[in-house]
Amino acid sequence: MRKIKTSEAVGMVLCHDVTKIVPGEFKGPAFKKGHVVKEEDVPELLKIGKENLYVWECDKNSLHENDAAIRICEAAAGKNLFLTQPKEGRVNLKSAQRGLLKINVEVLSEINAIEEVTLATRHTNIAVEKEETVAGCRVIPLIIKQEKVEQVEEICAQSGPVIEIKPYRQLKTGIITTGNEVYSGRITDCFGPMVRDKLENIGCPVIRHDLLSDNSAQIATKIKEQISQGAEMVVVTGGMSVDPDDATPGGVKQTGAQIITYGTPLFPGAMFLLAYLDNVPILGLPGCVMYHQATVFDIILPRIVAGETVTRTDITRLGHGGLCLDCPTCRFPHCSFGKG
Ligand SMILES: Nc1nc2c(c(=O)[nH]1)N[C@H]1C(S)=C(S)[C@@H](COP(=O)(O)OP(=O)(O)OC[C@H]3O[C@@H](n4cnc5c(N)ncnc54)[C@H](O)[C@@H]3O)O[C@H]1N2
Ligand code: MOO
Repeated sequence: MRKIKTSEAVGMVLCHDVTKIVPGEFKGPAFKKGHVVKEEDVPELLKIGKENLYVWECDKNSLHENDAAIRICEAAAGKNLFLTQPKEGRVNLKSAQRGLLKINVEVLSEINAIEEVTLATRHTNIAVEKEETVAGCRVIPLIIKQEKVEQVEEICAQSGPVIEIKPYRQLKTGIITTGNEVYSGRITDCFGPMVRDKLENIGCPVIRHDLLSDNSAQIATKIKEQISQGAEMVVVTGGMSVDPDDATPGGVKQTGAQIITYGTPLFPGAMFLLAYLDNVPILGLPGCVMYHQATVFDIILPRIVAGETVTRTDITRLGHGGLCLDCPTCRFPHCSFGKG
């Protein structure tokens, strides 16, 4: 900290608030600690009676908190993000388009292990809309050693993007609704329209929607038929649990698809099945997906549509945070459900 003439302070950083008082009108900081003095501030400061100021010695080895936060965000950000203007030393990263938020959690911890650096994000693998805030960064002191920011930049240069948004693909999708009660017309299909809405909302056109009875062989044939007709993803609804009429898992198996999982540590969604047939994802959706607002489908679908190949390990990790509390007013995605 050093004393400097106000007339010579342009570009310098204030290390205290400068208070202005106009009787009956205003009392408060006209300039805040950390403010970088601009040419036009000089007459204003002189009017408040400040001919001298205390400023930080900002040498070539130091950075102002605003510049540090900008550089850290720029280093950590991958595709489809933009930075906000610094506010009280904090810079946010926002999504430039909707998609799947990916965070390299290990590298994020490495960055936060550097003292005086803080970078906070939302959970990895969540679906975000355009212009949502996904991360925030600030350094702790007003002036930080440049080498700390360079350390962050080095880590990011080696690791690749720490934060990015993977855009969604427009996967042509086939829906197969199973259930004797629906096929026979005994009840109206509620599952198909609900799945169609979610698919269309994420940008996947539904190219086929077939109704079938609970018959594994027919389900297998229909899945293969939809794929041969151009389906890049197949979603089969119902018949996923333990009743004698539950034929969907057997039907998917009969196609010869590789079963990634039948059973997922997410409630609602435990009876979910995921398989791949020649890279085409096949999703078996249990009845709960039709009933609850947020389920396994909302967790897995964005990942598949963003081009991820979901593995058994991805599935088993979902247990942590996999329990939905079924709140009277659902706040998903702003809750812990599916953030494993
Ligand atoms: N003893 C056990 N019972 C259940 C288990 C279990 O492990 N042991 N699992 C439960 C879980 S978890 C789920 S989820 C449900 C439902 O699973 P399913 O996928 O087998 O559902 P369905 O039997 O096909 O149907 C249940 C219910 O939903 C109605 N439904 C189904 N599809 C449609 C449709 N397209 N439109 C309208 N309504 C539909 C159906 O008529 C039934 O009422 O199983 C638990 N039970
Ligand atoms: O697949 Mo079921 O949720 O757990 O209702």
